[in-house]
Amino acid sequence: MIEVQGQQVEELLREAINQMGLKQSAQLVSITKRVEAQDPVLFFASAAKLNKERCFWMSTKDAFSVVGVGNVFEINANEDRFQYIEETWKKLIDDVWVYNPFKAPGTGLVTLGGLDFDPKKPRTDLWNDFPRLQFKIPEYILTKNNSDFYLTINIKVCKDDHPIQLLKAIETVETKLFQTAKEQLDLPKIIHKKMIAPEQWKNTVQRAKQEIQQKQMDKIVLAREMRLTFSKQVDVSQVLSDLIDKQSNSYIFAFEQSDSCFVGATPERLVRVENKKLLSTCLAGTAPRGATEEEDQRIAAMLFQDPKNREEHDFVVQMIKQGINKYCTDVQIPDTPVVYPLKNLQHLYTPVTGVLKDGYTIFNVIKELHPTPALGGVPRDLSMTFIRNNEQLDRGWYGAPVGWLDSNNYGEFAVAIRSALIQEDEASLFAGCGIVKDSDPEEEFAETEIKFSPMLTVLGGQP
Ligand SMILES: C=C(O[C@@H]1C=C(C(=O)O)C=C[C@H]1O)C(=O)O
Ligand SMILES: [Mg+2]
Repeated sequence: MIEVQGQQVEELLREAINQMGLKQSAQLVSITKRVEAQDPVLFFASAAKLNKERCFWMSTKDAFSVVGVGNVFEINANEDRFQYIEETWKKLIDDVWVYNPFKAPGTGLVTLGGLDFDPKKPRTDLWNDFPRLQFKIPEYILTKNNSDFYLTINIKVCKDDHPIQLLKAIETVETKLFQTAKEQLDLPKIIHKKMIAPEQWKNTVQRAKQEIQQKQMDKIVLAREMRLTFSKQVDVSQVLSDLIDKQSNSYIFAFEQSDSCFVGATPERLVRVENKKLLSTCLAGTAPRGATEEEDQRIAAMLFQDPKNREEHDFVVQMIKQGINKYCTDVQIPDTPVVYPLKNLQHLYTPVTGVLKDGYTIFNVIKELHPTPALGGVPRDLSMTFIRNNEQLDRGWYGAPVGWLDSNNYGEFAVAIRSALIQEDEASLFAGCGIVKDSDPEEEFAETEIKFSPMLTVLGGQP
């Protein structure tokens, strides 16, 4: 096992500074070392004391987490967002001084972030704290990969910096981050719960359905908002801990910006890249879980055979198939979906695999796929225009890709659904569903009700 001790970090810093020569501007240095096992949520919670913004990513299925603390570099963009981030990221990789002998996924130079669902939709005040696209390179990153734990330190150094002093400052922060005492916090109490314009939403569903029946479009995804007020400030660490306990088969994420935090537990992978290997997921079509195993299986069988849900799902499969084929060889997509059970509901699910063609990156695939008909519609442009003009909601980062990537060609992005924007003692929860020709506004409304429950439960709204 390669160990990196304090003394070695000092040596590495010295080496990096020496290599700067006469360079006047600061040099970004990234050092990764193995560390003792540490609970990612505890690491996230400890970081609150440092007054640094945090981000959190966990794939519960893979026993994989990345927790970021602080911000040593950030990429913000409005126009040409995918091209800009790709170019900036490439340049950064070339400029940074990296020591990472492990090259494990999510170690070394890693960036985490997200973006607006629709860059053309006018913003309201709700998402004021969030840029339309933001990717951060945290100062400290804890990576958990099964039973291996790594800490990456990203630091800007100047030619006059002293390695011993830099190391001291790093060690002070590390001591705070690796605390062990876990505080059990109470769930917040909801003192006010408001559905935003439910009747108006059902009317919009009706209008969407008419457009679809008049053959203007095939599918339009419509979302709505629930607004909560709590008796006290919500503790995001506790929310994450409860989501991990309750939502298996999900990506648990949190992105903190000033006094806001966008948190969720989404089952929907958009794309994952491991070197050249690519995975994507088609997830659409929904039913509740049954109270007994028998009822559950009956509902699953109905979902599997239901033409309306199969149609909703198939639009996603067709579009992802077409998109992935442009950038991958060896694309494999099963002909029929499977039923994918989650705690509160079940979905139709089709996995997609392929091999990235030379010259393409995860950014090409994200740009191609977002928004899939699981969150936008078919055809894309018309459905996006309909959503932009009719939905009474500022989606912000809801429904858009959130995730991470590293300089070793690993990365994963999920679609930010089953999520909430928490702002101190308030929160907005988001839920949407795919409208097709056979949709019924009341049934779709009921479907969104269940989709609120993963977040509502951990915010004290349901048993
Ligand atoms: C839009 C959401 O979920 C999407 C819509 C689904 C549907 O309508 O059946 C299922 C999964 C997701 O693709 C959401 O949860 O907010
Ligand atoms: Mg649906």
